[in-house]
Amino acid sequence: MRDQAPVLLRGVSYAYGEGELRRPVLRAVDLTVGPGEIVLLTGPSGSGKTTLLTLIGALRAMQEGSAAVLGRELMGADEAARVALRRRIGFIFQHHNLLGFLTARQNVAMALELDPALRERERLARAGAMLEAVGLGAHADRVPAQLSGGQRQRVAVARALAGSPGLVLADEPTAALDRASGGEVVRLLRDLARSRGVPILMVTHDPRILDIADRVVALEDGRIVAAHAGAADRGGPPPLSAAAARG
Ligand SMILES: Nc1ncnc2c1ncn2[C@@H]1O[C@H](COP(=O)(O)OP(=O)(O)OP(=O)(O)O)[C@@H](O)[C@H]1O
Repeated sequence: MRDQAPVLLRGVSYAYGEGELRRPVLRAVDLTVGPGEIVLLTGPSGSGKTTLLTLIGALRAMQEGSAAVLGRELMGADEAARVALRRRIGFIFQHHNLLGFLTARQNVAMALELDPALRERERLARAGAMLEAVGLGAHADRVPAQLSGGQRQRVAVARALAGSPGLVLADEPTAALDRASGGEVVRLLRDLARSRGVPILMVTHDPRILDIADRVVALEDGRIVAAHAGAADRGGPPPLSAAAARG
């Protein structure tokens, strides 16, 4: 079972800078995300959450430890291997990162451009179906400026899932949204991912969304200090005292 985990990190350390300026930000992190599991990563500002997410997403090179993501070892992987892995991951960022001159449908269809078997018409049709799934079928031909913040983030969810990724990585997807639309976006993401069996690792500061998780992992000063079952498992809010960290 562990061998099949979409994310399996052991002893991952990372530092920015060199020589006297070297500053460790991750220290011997162990983390597992199981098949279909939804894991939230929390912790104070500067604790290393985004750095960890970008390592797992193959957006930066590993320095120490081992990270198997979707069955690929990232330690020592070259840029070509990292690019290939990134194509199998759906990313959602704090700011939607949609292209302003493309419609919602075209933005989502871009995620399918890497599939050579799909013709343009089919890509646009699939993108339209994905936008229906996030409740934006009627807005598919609008450009991002004609959508609300929550709607743009729903387009980002559709784009992240359109390419049938093996893993979704989300970095503070609700940070720019008000309470109602933030909750709506993450619940939609959770439901779509669950129905497809896609695991999610999400960085969040937002205590209002902890209840969507199977597990909540807390990072402090580059170390995992606590992990506990999320409310999705237990039907209640997370406990006040955290249980021992589970890798
Ligand atoms: N490219 C970089 N070069 C040098 N230092 C960096 C770089 N990126 C991040 N850092 C530093 O590394 C530490 C961890 O940053 P990181 O963004 O991973 O933390 P975080 O937990 O995601 O914080 P936040 O919640 O504020 O986004 C911070 O002290 C940050 O200033």
